[in-house]
Amino acid sequence: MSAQILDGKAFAATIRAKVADHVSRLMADHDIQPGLAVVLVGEDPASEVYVRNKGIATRECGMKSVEHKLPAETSAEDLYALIDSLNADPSIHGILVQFPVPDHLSERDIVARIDPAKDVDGLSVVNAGLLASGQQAMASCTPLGCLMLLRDTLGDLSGKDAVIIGRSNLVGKPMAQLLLRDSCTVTIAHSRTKDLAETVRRADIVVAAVGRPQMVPGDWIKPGATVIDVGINRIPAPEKGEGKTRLVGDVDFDSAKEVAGHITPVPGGVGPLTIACLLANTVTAACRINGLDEPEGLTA
Ligand SMILES: Nc1nc(=O)c2c([nH]1)NC[C@@H]1CN(c3ccc(C(=O)N[C@@H](CCC(=O)O)C(=O)O)cc3)C=[N+]21
Ligand SMILES: [Mg+2]
Repeated sequence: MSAQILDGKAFAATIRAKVADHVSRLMADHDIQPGLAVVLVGEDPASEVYVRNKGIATRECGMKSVEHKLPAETSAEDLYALIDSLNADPSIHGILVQFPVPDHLSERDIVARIDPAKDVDGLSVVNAGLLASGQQAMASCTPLGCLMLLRDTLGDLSGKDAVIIGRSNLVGKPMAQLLLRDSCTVTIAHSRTKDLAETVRRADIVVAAVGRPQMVPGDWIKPGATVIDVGINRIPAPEKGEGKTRLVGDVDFDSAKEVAGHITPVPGGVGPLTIACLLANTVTAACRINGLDEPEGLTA
């Protein structure tokens, strides 16, 4: 038996189509064009690719896209001044500062500077707290995309055993909160979990978000389980030629797909959903900031 491969690229396109639809209605009915600002500090080639792709996707949905590229030696004061001006700019509804930032800057302090209403990464303590207490929050893009895909694939998630591997603020913790909201029985496993293999074997839903290439082998997967691979790891691929690399997830795809019921590939799985949900969160922010109804189908 071989798993059904979940096509994140195709599902992301359906989310982006909904986003574009909401954007055109916001423009026609309220003269509001949602705007997303992405801030990049320093010159990391991988980050520059993401930022460019985000800009293209944002414009394709009819939204305003602004990119700020700052030199690596930018001071905290100068970065905060930019964030303050974006917070105050009525044409901007979402602000994302691309991580990682250079060592002399604090990611925690940067996130704290962003208006929680415009925190489309859902990283602020305000949004984390709202999510954890079951209130209307901005949920991190990757977990939101995973939740939408899980609902689309499995329907009602109620009562399912979900095991999340990884406890990051960006993915593991908000993923747990979202699945709990949908009445899953949630376990967050991590590097100190005593018997990770046995823990994962209980799961109807596995979300792997640790950032360690291919660490989850197929024999940890319960037959028929749904496997969501959040990892995006670049590893050497000498078979493609000297110095070449390829992308792999945190799951050993080849062995896991023989056991799982459904599985996301890398690339083409969770990555495209993350970008689509960033756009969804920006539309949601634009609606909330302007006191309008939530966009249907784009929130948790
Ligand atoms: N504040 C902040 N928020 C983020 O959400 C954030 C960030 N910083 N820093 C960097 C990481 C990385 N990230 C990705 C999103 C989409 C793909 C994606 O679409 N990947 C494609 C493959 C792209 C390729 O081929 O390289 C895929 O998985 O199919 C990858 C990586 C968001 N991040
Ligand atoms: Mg991702």
